[in-house]
Amino acid sequence: MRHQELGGKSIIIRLEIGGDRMNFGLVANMVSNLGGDIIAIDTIHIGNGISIRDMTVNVVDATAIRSITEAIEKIPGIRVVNTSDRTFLLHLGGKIEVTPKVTIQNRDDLSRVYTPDVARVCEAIREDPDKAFSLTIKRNTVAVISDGSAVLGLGNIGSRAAMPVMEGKAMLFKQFAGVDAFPICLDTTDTEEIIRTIKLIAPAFGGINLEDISSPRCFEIEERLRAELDIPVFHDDQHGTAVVAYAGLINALKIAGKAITDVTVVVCGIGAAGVAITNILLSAGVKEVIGVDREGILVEGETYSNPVKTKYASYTNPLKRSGTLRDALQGADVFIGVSGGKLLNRQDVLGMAPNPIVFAMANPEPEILPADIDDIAAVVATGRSDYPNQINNVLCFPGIFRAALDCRALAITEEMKLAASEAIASVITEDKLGKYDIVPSVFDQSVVERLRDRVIRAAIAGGVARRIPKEYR
Ligand SMILES: NC(=O)c1ccc[n+]([C@@H]2O[C@H](COP(=O)([O-])OP(=O)(O)OC[C@H]3O[C@@H](n4cnc5c(N)ncnc54)[C@H](O)[C@@H]3O)[C@@H](O)[C@H]2O)c1
Ligand SMILES: O=C(O)C[C@H](O)C(=O)O
Ligand SMILES: [Mg+2]
Repeated sequence: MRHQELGGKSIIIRLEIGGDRMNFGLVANMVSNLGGDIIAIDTIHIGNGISIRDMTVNVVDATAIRSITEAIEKIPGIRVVNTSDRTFLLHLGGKIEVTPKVTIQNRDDLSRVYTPDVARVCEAIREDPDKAFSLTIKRNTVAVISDGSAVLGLGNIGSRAAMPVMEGKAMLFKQFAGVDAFPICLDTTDTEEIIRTIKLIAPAFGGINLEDISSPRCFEIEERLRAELDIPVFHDDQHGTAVVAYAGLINALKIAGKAITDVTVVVCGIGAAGVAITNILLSAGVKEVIGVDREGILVEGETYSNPVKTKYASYTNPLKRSGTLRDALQGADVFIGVSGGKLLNRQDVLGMAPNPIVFAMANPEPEILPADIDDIAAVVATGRSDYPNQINNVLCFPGIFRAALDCRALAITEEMKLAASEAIASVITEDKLGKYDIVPSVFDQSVVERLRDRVIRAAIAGGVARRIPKEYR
């Protein structure tokens, strides 16, 4: 198994090698014995009896980095100059930048993009505010906004620490769907402050992608902003995740040979993602969804400290089952985890119905590793890019916003989300479908194309499109 698949990382070790040539065979053996894999050696400098070389090594975990560097230093004639983690190198100075579309070559250009001529454009927008869509970045720009309170599965790590994820989302928006996205991390977790701030900055944007805001505040924030703004507001951890999970389930059920109306689904982690996944599955025809959180199975009649869970219990778990996660899984067909790492074990899955489907979607560490249950599950999926079947909201948010921006949608509706799931699932045709191929790769360009098409059609049919793109007129 590749080390990357074990959640490993890649490091570059810069070596100064003196005297005779280094015995690479010896070093490679030693690195391999200590849990590393040399994937490249680059010569940086040779001269004066020494050479400087960068050795790129894949390692299983951080402890391997230490043992490898210590062992190398013990080899006579070799000195470790420094060690750099390639992931950190990639983040130096941030991952995105703003680039002008035209170059200002002379004073004439200057007076057009800036004063005095820009004033005429401002006046035009003052007279007709809708012109902001054609004459400013609003047409193609989405704000990716977090308060840093539920970042991946890392919890409340704060607004500064959340930035790398939001920058990453902005990269994905651009690369996969040509959407310009701007990462914004707010230094508050106060619901009213967040709502007010987003309303105040909304004029610049054609859409708001809320990200990694913890439950239950995320529900009120999204609901209020949807009511008060005339651009789509979409909490990605709720709806992006739900759209992709449902898309994955459509295809996983074909492998397991089960019908959506017959299956019992256990959703673990009744937060932002868990509530939205449940809602989309219920509207898609699932009859029995059992929710499990820290308190165990959520049952109607109980009052939970989090009112979202009390409400959730009132419309799920129709047979009023109670107990632990393992109890919930007895005889269940599908497990969907959007909770935390490593809380499921093989024994739990063995108790499920034949041909179980397991979506362990917590990030960065899934509820269970695919290798632990691959032999007993019909389908296993995670949220990560280093395993097969990546059920991650990245399959949805670029394309759904591409569609919403292109038809200037007032909102992203339930019908648009269902259309998005069907579009994603439809990319996997019968000949492509397999245990390890239930959802398309994020690099499959037809995902965004299909999503755009199906979602624009749903927006037009639902009356939320303010602009009908040429090809739909
Ligand atoms: N794959 C994806 O596309 C995707 C998308 C969104 C979220 N996620 C992941 O799902 C998880 C939840 O995200 P969220 O935005 O819904 O967060 P959230 O904070 O809104 O909800 C998490 C819920 O999980 C529950 N939980 C945590 N540990 C638990 C445990 N040991 N047992 C039972 N319940 C537990 C919490 O009580 C909470 O209700 C995170 O790990 C996140 O990275 C993955
Ligand atoms: O960021 C991701 O990889 C998916 C999701 O938005 C999450 O919060 O885990
Ligand atoms: Mg997220």
